[in-house]
Amino acid sequence: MTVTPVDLSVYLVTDAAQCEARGRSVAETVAQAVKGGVTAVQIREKHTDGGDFLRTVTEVAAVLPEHVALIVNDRVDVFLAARAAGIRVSGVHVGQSDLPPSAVRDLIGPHAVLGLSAATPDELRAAAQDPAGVHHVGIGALHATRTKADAPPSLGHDGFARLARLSDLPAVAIGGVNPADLPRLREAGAAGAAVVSGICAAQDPSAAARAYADAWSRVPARSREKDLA
Ligand SMILES: Cc1ncc(COP(=O)(O)OP(=O)(O)O)c(N)n1
Ligand SMILES: Cc1nc(C(=O)O)sc1CCOP(=O)(O)O
Ligand SMILES: [Mg+2]
Repeated sequence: MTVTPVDLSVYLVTDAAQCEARGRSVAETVAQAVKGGVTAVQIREKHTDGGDFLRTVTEVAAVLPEHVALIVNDRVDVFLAARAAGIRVSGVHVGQSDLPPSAVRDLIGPHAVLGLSAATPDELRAAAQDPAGVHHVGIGALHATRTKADAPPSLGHDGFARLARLSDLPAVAIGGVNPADLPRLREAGAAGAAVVSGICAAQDPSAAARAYADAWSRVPARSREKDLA
């Protein structure tokens, strides 16, 4: 697999309802968050039809600088439609109940980013050994979250660190992640933190993103983190 390196350190996962509750579109929220230091964006639309999902991806792509990865949650069809329309999309994130990584890889091709959720040692092992070439794993839930009703049980920092140590792939933490969590996550070897409400529901997404980016940069990169990036 030859995937362009992706900076997952401050990884914004969008939620349209949270953005709209603050009077902003997803694209407006992303544009502000990128100014604050978001390094990767995942568009996650659990209750939107394909056309609206594609529209949101298109609007977000238009405001994203080249160096910020744009990842589509779940919907390989939306990723493919966006790419076919000439929109710069980087890849897809799927979970254990979505299309299997091998099917996704066959569809998205060798150069696209493929993220996979993994919350147990078995899932991490399978992800690393999958011939589909999983690029990174999302490990959660770090803390309880109100954003995803069916999130896995909370791991806490010790649980996350134990799983991150077992992972041969770059691992991002997700679920109730606050800026104060980032130094400890980075020390545990995380490649980054995935955040929904901490940025989408913030009054000022740029300031919120900056708080995550500053907290991340307070701790130097571990050598293993660099190896995995
Ligand atoms: C970075 C990252 N990690 C985990 C998830 C969760 O994915 P999944 O388990 O498929 O759940 P949904 O997001 O589809 O509800 C994620 N989206 N991103
Ligand atoms: C999309 C998602 N996946 C999770 C997992 O644990 O796999 S938790 C989650 C939602 C995270 O939202 P917030 O940052 O608002 O807590
Ligand atoms: Mg999913």
